[in-house]
Amino acid sequence: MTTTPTSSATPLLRIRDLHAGYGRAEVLHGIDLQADKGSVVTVIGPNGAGKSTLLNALMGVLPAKGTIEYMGQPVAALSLEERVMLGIALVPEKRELFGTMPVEDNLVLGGFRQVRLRNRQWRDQLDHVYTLFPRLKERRAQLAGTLSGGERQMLAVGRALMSRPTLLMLDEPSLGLAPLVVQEIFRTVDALRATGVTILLVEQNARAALEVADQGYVLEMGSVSLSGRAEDLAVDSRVIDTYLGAAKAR
Ligand SMILES: Nc1ncnc2c1ncn2[C@@H]1O[C@H](COP(=O)(O)OP(=O)(O)OP(=O)(O)O)[C@@H](O)[C@H]1O
Repeated sequence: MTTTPTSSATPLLRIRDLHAGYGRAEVLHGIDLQADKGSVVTVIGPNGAGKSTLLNALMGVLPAKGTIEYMGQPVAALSLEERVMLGIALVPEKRELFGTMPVEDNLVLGGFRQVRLRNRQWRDQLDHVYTLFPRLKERRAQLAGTLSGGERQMLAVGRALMSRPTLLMLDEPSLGLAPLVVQEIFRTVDALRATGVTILLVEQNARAALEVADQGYVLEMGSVSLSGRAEDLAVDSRVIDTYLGAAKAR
């Protein structure tokens, strides 16, 4: 019996020469990126580098040029809804919850893919989300708009998980959160990888992101300036000087 080397397995996501922007202003100038199945891939970089633009282009909410292959199939021409149906989910930086609706209703709305598939497993998925985030279960009847920052982030991630994504894209999940809550969010990322979900994690908290990730990309001014194994990037002098130095000194 022969085994297929990991390097020749089809990656879950393969991006080649991706260009995207707003009107005539190009923000991404030809991005190449790959995410293997069941891995955590992080994209770090300064403000305005184009990290959110990259996730929005992959989700299909922003027009883009280039190749996006998901499970070996081209998806660049697909709509946002078609991408969701294929198992791609995005937790946007602004979290975008329904503030006047209870926690549980926000979660159930996230399961629309299951409903479309006439899949009754959404109740199991709700239980799965409550197991990951017991705090959400405790607060299932509370209005989303009254949650703390950390609880909102948990709800945003939980809602995305309701669609049982294969590829989960997180845009700055640690933004504005206290260190202990950040740790909890990153522990969740680790736990999700263990369940086989592939995660594309955009972060300004480079230290925490490189600790949890398998692979990393440094995005600067719309181009990938460095990429490699996260553990190698974490000891790269350019990454330390630019993205880890301040945190190291703390
Ligand atoms: N809707 C928009 N219209 C026009 N320009 C935009 C829009 N959204 C973002 N930009 C610009 O695109 C560039 C990249 O922004 P983007 O939000 O992708 O960066 P980022 O790396 O995610 O930054 P941050 O870490 O600050 O969130 C910035 O110059 C930004 O001003």
